Amino acid sequence: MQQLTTIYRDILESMAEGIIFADADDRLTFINQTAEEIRGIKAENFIGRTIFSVHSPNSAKRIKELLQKLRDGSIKQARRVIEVKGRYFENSYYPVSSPDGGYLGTLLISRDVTERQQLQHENQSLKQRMACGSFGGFVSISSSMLPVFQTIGAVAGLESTVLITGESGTGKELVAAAIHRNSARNERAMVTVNCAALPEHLVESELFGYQRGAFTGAVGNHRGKFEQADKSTIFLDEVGDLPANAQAKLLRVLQERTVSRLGSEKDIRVDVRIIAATNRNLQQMVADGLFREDLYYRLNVISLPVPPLRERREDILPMAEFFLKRFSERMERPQLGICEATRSVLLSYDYPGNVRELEHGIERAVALCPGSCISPADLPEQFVAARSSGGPDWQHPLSVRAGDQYRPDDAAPATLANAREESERRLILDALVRTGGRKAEAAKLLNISRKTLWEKLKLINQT
Ligand SMILES: Nc1ncnc2c1ncn2[C@@H]1O[C@H](COP(=O)(O)OP(=O)(O)OP(=O)(O)O)[C@@H](O)[C@H]1O
Repeated sequence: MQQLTTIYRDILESMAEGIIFADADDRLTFINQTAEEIRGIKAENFIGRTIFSVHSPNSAKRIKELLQKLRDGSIKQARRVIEVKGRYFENSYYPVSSPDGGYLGTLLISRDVTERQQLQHENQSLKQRMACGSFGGFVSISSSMLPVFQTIGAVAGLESTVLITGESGTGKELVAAAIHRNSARNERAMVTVNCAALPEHLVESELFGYQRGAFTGAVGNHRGKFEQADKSTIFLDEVGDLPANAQAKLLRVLQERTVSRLGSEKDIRVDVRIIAATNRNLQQMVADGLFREDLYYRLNVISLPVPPLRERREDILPMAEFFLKRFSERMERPQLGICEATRSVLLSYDYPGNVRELEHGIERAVALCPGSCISPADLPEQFVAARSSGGPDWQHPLSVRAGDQYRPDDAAPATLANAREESERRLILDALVRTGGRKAEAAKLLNISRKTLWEKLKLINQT
């Protein structure tokens, strides 16, 4: 028996968790090494004293009440997180009983949960920043954007080259601006170059500059974008559109951090952080021999993919509201609302042009809307057309396409029957949206049978 007790002691001693045991009189009978380290105490000085002596006077009263509840069985266990010298510990209290149910004491286990706690804080603050749209002008509540925000936070302070990928209009330039704004280079403005918009014969002179007389018309010296971005960030948008000779020159800048102007042999040192973006598949372009492989690897040090809007539909309505406010203000209109039917149209469109398309759509609607609430008729034609032609799609979490085709009277039902029907339809759609299209769950939510839901859906699909 004695041997067994010694083994248990050794086990408890060697545990990475802090273990403290207080007997039925609240006296400490065991404190392991980890608990000593966590609390900065020596066990020998505390054994025999009450458990309250290892707590601050402020928490002693609370612990006393807690132990009483564990003793009388009104709670089965208790858990709380405490901070000790910048680290977080989760303290769990468990009552220990004898086989006949008598109270033997309380076991206190302390686990180091600092990493978990930090991640939770980080996640919470990111979510808050995202939810209130204050992450550098970003609006997003979608969890698929979390990795984007996390990467922005993680790479902003570095000097590494970043390659932002994603379809056109997803917000790549906004991402680049957020990285720059959060970097040590933010005192100088980021220099943006749209590589696709530069005529081929001007790419090199624009990027690297020219010396007087370098070509006909070069009447003075010209600093290129790289020189202009010295001590700052250069954003190479649509980098996949760079012609081959400019790709070779860009590679040289990345390797040597120097540029030479057209018509000059002199190397000029530049201290530039490079962020590039593309909506092209650069890897495929490399495979097709259209983009230099060595340049691709130099650019793709940290890759940051931005998801298309259709893959983060939760963002559609918050963004629509954001743009609505922005354009109402700009056009000096009283704040407009979004009609219910318009919300459904907005949610069911696929946005091949991503956020930019939504933004322009709302801008147009604000300009054209005759009333106080944007109706589907104010939206670009393709938004509504896609909806009318689309078949039922209950499977998509936020698609409310099926049967909810736009009718001009959606916003203002003319009769009581219409109103009842409309509001029933909205409730059903809402339930399907909430349950990700799962009919059984939707029926439960609506407190109707699955059969009734089926029948109502059939009717909706016929309208
Ligand atoms: N999360 C967002 N919140 C608010 N506005 C956004 C968001 N994402 C994009 N936008 C807006 O959408 C428009 C398009 O964004 P941006 O120009 O950054 O896209 P892009 O991916 O760089 O497009 P392209 O590939 O065509 O250059 C901009 O007006 C931008 O302000």
